[in-house]
Amino acid sequence: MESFYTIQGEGFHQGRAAYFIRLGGCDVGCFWCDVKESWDAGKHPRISVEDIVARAKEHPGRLAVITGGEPLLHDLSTLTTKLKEAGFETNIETSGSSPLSGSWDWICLSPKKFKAPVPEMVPFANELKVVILNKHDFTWAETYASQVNETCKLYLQPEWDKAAEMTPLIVDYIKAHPQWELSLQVHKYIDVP
Ligand SMILES: C[S@@+](CC[C@H](N)C(=O)[O-])C[C@H]1O[C@@H](n2cnc3c(N)ncnc32)[C@H](O)[C@@H]1O
Ligand SMILES: Nc1nc2[nH]cc(C(=O)O)c2c(=O)[nH]1
Ligand code: SF4
Ligand SMILES: [Mg+2]
Repeated sequence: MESFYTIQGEGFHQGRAAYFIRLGGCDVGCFWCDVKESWDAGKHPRISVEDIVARAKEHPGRLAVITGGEPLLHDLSTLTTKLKEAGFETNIETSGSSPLSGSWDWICLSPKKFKAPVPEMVPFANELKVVILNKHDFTWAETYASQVNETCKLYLQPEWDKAAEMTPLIVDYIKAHPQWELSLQVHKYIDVP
């Protein structure tokens, strides 16, 4: 769909320069999704892996973040292999709702109630990042926290339009459950892509 060089605004790698590769297509349908224009893959141009990697190499950073849409609707083996050959660290942002493919340095799993993760991929998550829209989402977050690897980092991220209401509840929750950390969508506060 698009690619852009910016800073990672969320989660463990927040603050790092990163080349984002946003792939078209999503079959999850979160009603609060902040990139609904990504859902229909047919509305976006097809670009070869070689061209994606060549464009990424125009920038000095060597962290690539594959996102979407739901990137795991695509077989990501070739893309990640070529990015690694070019010296990139490969990170993915995924709902985990389709089978895992690709070669990853970091997997950020953000499970969605609308299409739950495939159970086989959950233990591979390096980071669990749950969007909090309402109080029940804390229960949803704990359901996945109990399934990830013990080294997996745990983040709660307020849904953007509900952030004023939910962030204080998240802060209280983290104070009571300190295994969790806060993830804010910093790029939106500083108005970068
Ligand atoms: C647009 S999604 C694309 C990757 C993948 N489909 C997923 O959901 O993880 C990228 C990240 O943004 C988060 N996100 C999407 N809409 C959001 C919103 N309105 N508020 C907060 N986070 C949001 C997702 O949970 C995910 O962690
Ligand atoms: N700066 C910035 N950081 C991000 N982290 C995850 C994003 C995503 O949409 O996957 C994202 C994004 O869209 N922009
Ligand atoms: S899974 Fe990700 S891209 Fe798909 S609708 Fe949900 S937040 Fe948006
Ligand atoms: Mg985003």
